[in-house]
Amino acid sequence: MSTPTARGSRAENAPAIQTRGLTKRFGRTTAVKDLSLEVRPGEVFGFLGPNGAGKSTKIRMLLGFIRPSSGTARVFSDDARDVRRAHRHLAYVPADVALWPALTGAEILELLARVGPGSDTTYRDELVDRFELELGKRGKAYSTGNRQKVALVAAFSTRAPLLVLDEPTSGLDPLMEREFRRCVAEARDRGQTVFLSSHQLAEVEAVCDRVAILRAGHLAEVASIPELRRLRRTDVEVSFDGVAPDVSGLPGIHDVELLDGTGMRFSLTGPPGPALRVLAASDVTAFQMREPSLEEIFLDYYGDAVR
Ligand SMILES: Nc1ncnc2c1ncn2[C@@H]1O[C@H](COP(=O)(O)OP(=O)(O)OP(=O)(O)O)[C@@H](O)[C@H]1O
Repeated sequence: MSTPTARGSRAENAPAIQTRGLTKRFGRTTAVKDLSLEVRPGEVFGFLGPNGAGKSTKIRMLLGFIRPSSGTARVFSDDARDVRRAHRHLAYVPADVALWPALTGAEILELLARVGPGSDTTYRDELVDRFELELGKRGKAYSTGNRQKVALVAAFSTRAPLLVLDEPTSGLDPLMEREFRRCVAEARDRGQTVFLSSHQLAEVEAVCDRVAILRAGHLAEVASIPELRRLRRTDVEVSFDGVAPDVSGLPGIHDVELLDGTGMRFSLTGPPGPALRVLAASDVTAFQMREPSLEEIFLDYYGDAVR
């Protein structure tokens, strides 16, 4: 089977995903509110939010499972409601993978390869080995993690330009999660776009180019991970001889804490210049800056409720 790369294959170079004013109401609940978002072709895009933020509802609209109350969702410029056209561009791994109970893993992979936009069977065989998938078992006999592996192998071996992955590693052990990250990197190298909804923040941090953070149905932020870090605080720890540098009151400096007379700690938002000038004028013996992890950034947005 031929294996065209996804890069450049969409003539018009349209956004892989584009939503404009996308809204979904369920009775009195507005699950997604006025969501406008663009995912560029070839990027790995993380979609984050606490339980009930509206992630699944957005994905269900994108896949044409439910219709928006208002607004539009497009997949490579095809309206998501036109399922026949939109699904030519995508492969999907749901959070809760259901397989045909009487078919074996091998039969399921064959079936899935035939419904998508073409599958690289050599790569698929390699992934079966890498994910240590037993293909002789029937669908009903697979564990949750193994069902997820079947769906992931099928999705990663398609040549669909867009992979929509909803919580794809919740059932995988750490070794398999590492394989998953490799697969995402390989998909990006082939020019495929990956839309990854996940609660595994370390995973999103490791693989995504940009992330959207969803709060109560609307977008709280869309940024690259370095941009998110810059928006947030950086923790600084300094050791010094003599008089403590006086950084309190400088713009962007918070939570100054003196430690045992020769050290201090503070957090910094925005440009570090003013603090560095004060430190440069003191006898600093050690200096350490620590950027927040995506988990800390996420907790800053939502508080401990998401732990
Ligand atoms: N079919 C439905 N009928 C009524 N309310 C719904 C329906 N589907 C979702 N909701 C509500 O819409 C909101 C968003 O739900 P959604 O499942 O999209 O969140 P989520 O971000 O995917 O959460 P999780 O991380 O828990 O999967 C919630 O308040 C949910 O109760």
